[in-house]
Amino acid sequence: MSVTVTASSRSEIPDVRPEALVRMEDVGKVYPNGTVAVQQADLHVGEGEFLCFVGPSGCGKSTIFNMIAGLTDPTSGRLSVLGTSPKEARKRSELAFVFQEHTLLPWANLIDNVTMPLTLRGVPKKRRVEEGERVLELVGLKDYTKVLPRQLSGGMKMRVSIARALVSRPKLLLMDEPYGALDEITRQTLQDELLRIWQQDRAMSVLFITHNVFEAVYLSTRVVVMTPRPGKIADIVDIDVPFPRTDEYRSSPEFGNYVRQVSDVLKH
Ligand SMILES: Nc1ncnc2c1ncn2[C@@H]1O[C@H](COP(=O)(O)OP(=O)(O)OP(=O)(O)O)[C@@H](O)[C@H]1O
Repeated sequence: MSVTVTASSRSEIPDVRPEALVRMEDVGKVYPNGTVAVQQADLHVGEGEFLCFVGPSGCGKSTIFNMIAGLTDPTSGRLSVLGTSPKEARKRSELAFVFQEHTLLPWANLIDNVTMPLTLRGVPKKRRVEEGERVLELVGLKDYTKVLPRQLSGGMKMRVSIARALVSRPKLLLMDEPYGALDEITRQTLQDELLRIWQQDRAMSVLFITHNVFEAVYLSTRVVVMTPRPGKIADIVDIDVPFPRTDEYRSSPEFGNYVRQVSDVLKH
């Protein structure tokens, strides 16, 4: 694969359409050790979308997220995020990340944990407390402001991580297998909570990695299906089902058809 891309062409895209939050054109990533992690990825993400990424282990899902988050550079192609380079978008705090590991500060109570991004930006305390209470209420933890992370269950810790990501009011939320370690009931509850928050005004687009096809079909407006390494986008499946989604949808023939459609792409 040709990877002759200059540093400047990597991050600067003059003809960005304002409505495209992520614009990825022919993007590739070869790590310094020669591993070809991503090849020829084309993807446009619009406002208010919910995209799930599925694919076998090692197919480059996290690499795509890390490139969008400006944590690693593409080695070919063009990528813009929120109309600018990924690194610049990250600096503007319009992009937030949630990982499977909660990475909460063990010595800080919940309000201090969720407002840490604001503290680092020098936001005054009164405003921080207001914003912290807002996001803890959003995730159903408004009575837990003074509690320490060790007093919480796994599902509650994940809620706190989501609250911390929301505190900056991001336009783009990247979630890398956030619910992978949770039991099925907690997982479904958190799926519904996330959809409820996202649906409130759909001012934020969510990109969500999962190994679970059922989860992808339940949450998404579109499912991005990736092939094994070198990772390519094999297909993007539109999930043409209105929100809010319910348990009825989970047990409907329509849901089963979408699961089959995504699974078929994964198998080929
Ligand atoms: N920093 C790195 N240096 C070299 N190779 C890497 C690096 N990071 C990832 N890789 C390799 O790139 C490929 C894609 O990895 P990536 O983590 O993006 O896949 P993934 O689809 O997210 O996998 P998983 O579902 O297991 O998390 C893998 O072969 C991985 O070993």
